Amino acid sequence: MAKVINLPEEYFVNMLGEKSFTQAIFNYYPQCPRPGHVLGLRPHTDGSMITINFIDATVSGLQLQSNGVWYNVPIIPNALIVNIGDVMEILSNGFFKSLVHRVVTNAEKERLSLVMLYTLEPEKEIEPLSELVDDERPRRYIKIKNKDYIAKVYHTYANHGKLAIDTLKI
Ligand SMILES: O=C(O)CCC(=O)C(=O)O
Ligand SMILES: [Fe+2]
Repeated sequence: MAKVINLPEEYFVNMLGEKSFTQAIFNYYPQCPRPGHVLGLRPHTDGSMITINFIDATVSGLQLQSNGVWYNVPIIPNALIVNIGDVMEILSNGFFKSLVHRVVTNAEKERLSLVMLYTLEPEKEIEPLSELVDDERPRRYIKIKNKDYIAKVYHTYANHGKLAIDTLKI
């Protein structure tokens, strides 16, 4: 990904450093008698830099939004899904976009996913990389401390707010 935006190949890996913050989340979605009315997870973007998702091999449910349309993520046994998170969108000054996704429920089957959220150190400031800001591409996001951003993401989700990343846009 770094190479795509003319940065050294190891740029983001080095940036993660030793004190980077990784969360492992198991999501369990029980059977739901009214899947048309109940979502497993409401539409959101991840507050991570990058997310690796190991989805259930037997039950689908994850959907991605593109141009207002929801698409099912197909099940490919043992494949890992790599999602771009908000921090990558901010660092890349909007070159990479974090994707809106949600999880629908299923009337017959329960579902599991294991999600790894990789991000920077909690105390680190996140802002567009200076290498990617110039007169042609002015800075598009304000600066925020990573731990404050993570708190914002959970707060906006819990309160049905708009996407946290939208509140940083200039
Ligand atoms: O269950 C899934 O496949 C997606 C979970 C998810 O989007 C998340 O934990 O942020
Ligand atoms: Fe997610």
